Amino acid sequence: MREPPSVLVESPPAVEVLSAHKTYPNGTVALQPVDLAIQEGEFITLLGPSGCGKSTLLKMVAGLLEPTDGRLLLWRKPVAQLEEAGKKMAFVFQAPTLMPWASVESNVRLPLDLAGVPRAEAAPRVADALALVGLAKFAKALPRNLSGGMQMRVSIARSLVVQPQLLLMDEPFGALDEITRHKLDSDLLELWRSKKLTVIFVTHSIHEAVYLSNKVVMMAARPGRIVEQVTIDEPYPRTPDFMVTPRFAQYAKHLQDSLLRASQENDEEALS
Ligand SMILES: Nc1ncnc2c1ncn2[C@@H]1O[C@H](COP(=O)(O)OP(=O)(O)OP(=O)(O)O)[C@@H](O)[C@H]1O
Repeated sequence: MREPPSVLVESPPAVEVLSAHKTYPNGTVALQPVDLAIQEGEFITLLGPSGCGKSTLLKMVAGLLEPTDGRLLLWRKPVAQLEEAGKKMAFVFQAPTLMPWASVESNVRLPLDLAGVPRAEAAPRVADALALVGLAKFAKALPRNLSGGMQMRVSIARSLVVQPQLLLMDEPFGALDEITRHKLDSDLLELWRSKKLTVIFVTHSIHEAVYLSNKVVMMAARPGRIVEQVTIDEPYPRTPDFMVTPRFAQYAKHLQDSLLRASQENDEEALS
């Protein structure tokens, strides 16, 4: 019998981590087997004490690190076959890592230059990416003439220029002052919504995690593992006003207790 036409085929998860674990060649067990599914369009934050494997997990999703065992799938394909699924990913690191001698627009164009995209085709994409991060007027500037927050915007524009569906961000705003960080957090949420991105975001900040995410994945160290997943059941768009609500405080308290437990286990195991 044929299926009734009303049955909807669910879209596959954007990211699946299937019993993936990582032991570095020196024997450090950075991650015990991790299972995690991220749906398309989610904003997920990885939170946890230093050394719990957040960066390791993110780099495995990016295909920058091989798991010791287990699998990682993006739209049901191995990471290396992502483009066959018609998808792209981009990685934003903590430091903006810009070429100091090159203009802002040349920095943003770099991934397109590396992919051999002709200049005429690249130019409007670079302009669009700069406009998205509010730097249209700074295309000709050199990085050293920009503030730290603006340099990070250039780095984000450079990731957006490839038109990714998946954005991986490893503590991108960790080195910025609080006001700049709040502004970039708000702008990132707007980008995420308007571009329908799937985002995995690493942070040490409980407040940033609650403000941004659909779901916070809490990790613990020695060895690194996932200990809790907390859904932040709060509608978007979120404004900074959310941060002064009792609900925000409840989420932050819950995560703070969880982080404390994760860190104490850490310390106890380090002492034993
Ligand atoms: N290349 C490497 N070789 C050996 N051990 C490593 C390597 N990279 C990371 N580690 C170790 O693996 C564990 C997890 O590191 P990772 O950087 O993933 O943690 P993290 O949660 O991102 O830490 P942080 O919050 O401090 O950035 C740590 O004990 C770290 O010292």
